Amino acid sequence: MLEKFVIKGGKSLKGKVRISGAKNSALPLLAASILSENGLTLENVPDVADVRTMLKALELLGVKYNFKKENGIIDIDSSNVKPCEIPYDIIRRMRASVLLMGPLLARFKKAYVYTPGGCAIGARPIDLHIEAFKKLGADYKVKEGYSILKAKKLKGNFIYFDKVTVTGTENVIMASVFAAGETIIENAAIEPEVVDLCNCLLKMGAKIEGIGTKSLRIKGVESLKKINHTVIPDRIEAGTFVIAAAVTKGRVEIESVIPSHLDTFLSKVKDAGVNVEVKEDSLIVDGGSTINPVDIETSPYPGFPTDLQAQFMVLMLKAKGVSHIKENIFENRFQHVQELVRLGADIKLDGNTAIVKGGKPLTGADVMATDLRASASLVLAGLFAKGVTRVHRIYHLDRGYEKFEEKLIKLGASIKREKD
Ligand SMILES: CC(=O)N[C@H]1[C@@H](OP(=O)(O)OP(=O)(O)OC[C@H]2O[C@@H](n3ccc(=O)[nH]c3=O)[C@H](O)[C@@H]2O)O[C@H](CO)[C@@H](O)[C@@H]1O
Ligand SMILES: C=C(OP(=O)(O)O)C(=O)O
Repeated sequence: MLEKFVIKGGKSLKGKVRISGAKNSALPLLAASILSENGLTLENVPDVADVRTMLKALELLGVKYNFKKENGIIDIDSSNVKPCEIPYDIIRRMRASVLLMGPLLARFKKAYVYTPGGCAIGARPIDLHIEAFKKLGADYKVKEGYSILKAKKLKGNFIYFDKVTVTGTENVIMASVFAAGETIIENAAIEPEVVDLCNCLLKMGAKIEGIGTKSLRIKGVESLKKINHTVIPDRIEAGTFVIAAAVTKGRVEIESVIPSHLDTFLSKVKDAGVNVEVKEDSLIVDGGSTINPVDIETSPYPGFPTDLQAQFMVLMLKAKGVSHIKENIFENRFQHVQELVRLGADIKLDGNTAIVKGGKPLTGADVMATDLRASASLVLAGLFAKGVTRVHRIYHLDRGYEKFEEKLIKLGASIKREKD
């Protein structure tokens, strides 16, 4: 059933909001649960559609689980896992299901995962994952749409990623935990979610050195054990609420965050003139001041995250002047632009740069969510647009934001979920 958000703009957000566990951490961690013969217990798992899709994929593989949604605890039993096909219907809902390739290859020396295509934000190839799996000893072919990986034995090797790839790094780390000898990954991604995965694997008994650096060394072990691990807070959800407070001239305390994960983003938000007080594990955003134009360009961590580009653009719509927003990770991650223009925004595209003339008043309209973060940006714009904004196709947003409208309503927003 399709649903939409109906937002009445103009309410200033006030109060406290608690950030959920990171979707982009929970997904690789759930995939990693099949590396241990007994499973894994995860805490602070967000109840979002992508997590439910990953659980469906795990169920197909024979995993049994108990998800206590009230406190985000998932207890996973992977003792009866069999390597079966991960079909198109799972992959089309969620690209991150490619993260099952690494663990399946590691534990069973074979993986059958439907080949992912591109998506709304870009082509999204997995050639770097495949090349690395081959270096570890896997054969690869595509048959009837499935990517089939098989190995007699996996052996550590030197892997250099030409481009920083987050899921590629995660997949190869997981593939190599049992590989004989040592695997070296150079130019590894250092996103906090990659670090979270490594920390969990370490507790499970994996041998990984260089965690948090671009150079990882993994020594193969015999097996991994079941442990408890708490998923890190979602830095992208936190950043989204920072912008929500700023654009509504509100005052919001954003709790349960790791502020250092947001350093680059927060420095740009502060350059824009937003008052942010950084505490040990919370942020207090006071959005009363005038917004200045600030240029950003996205890049791998610790650069400005592509997953906050669309939301930052909405902040720039409030700025007095022109800002340039350059997207370097995905070739098509500007689909929110035309929708924001419908609300009255003045944004022009020049290749992979959006030129945003801030300060134009926005007026509510019907707009369509095209991908996860684009959806969040449209909600943010609706919060201060004059009149009513209806954001259609919010299933995109439900992939990655837990109880988004409930959290906004608690802060005083006027937002309702309705049948479309
Ligand atoms: C580096 C980066 O910011 N990655 C983002 C990317 O991760 P995700 O893991 O989805 O994408 P990658 O990090 O793998 O992709 C980074 C870049 O490398 C290219 N590529 C990737 C793999 C491959 O085999 N071949 C190849 O050419 C991609 O097309 C892209 O231009 O999207 C996620 C969801 O929006 C974000 O959370 C991540 O922060
Ligand atoms: C686009 C995202 O997710 P995915 O890589 O699963 O498409 C995201 O988290 O912003």
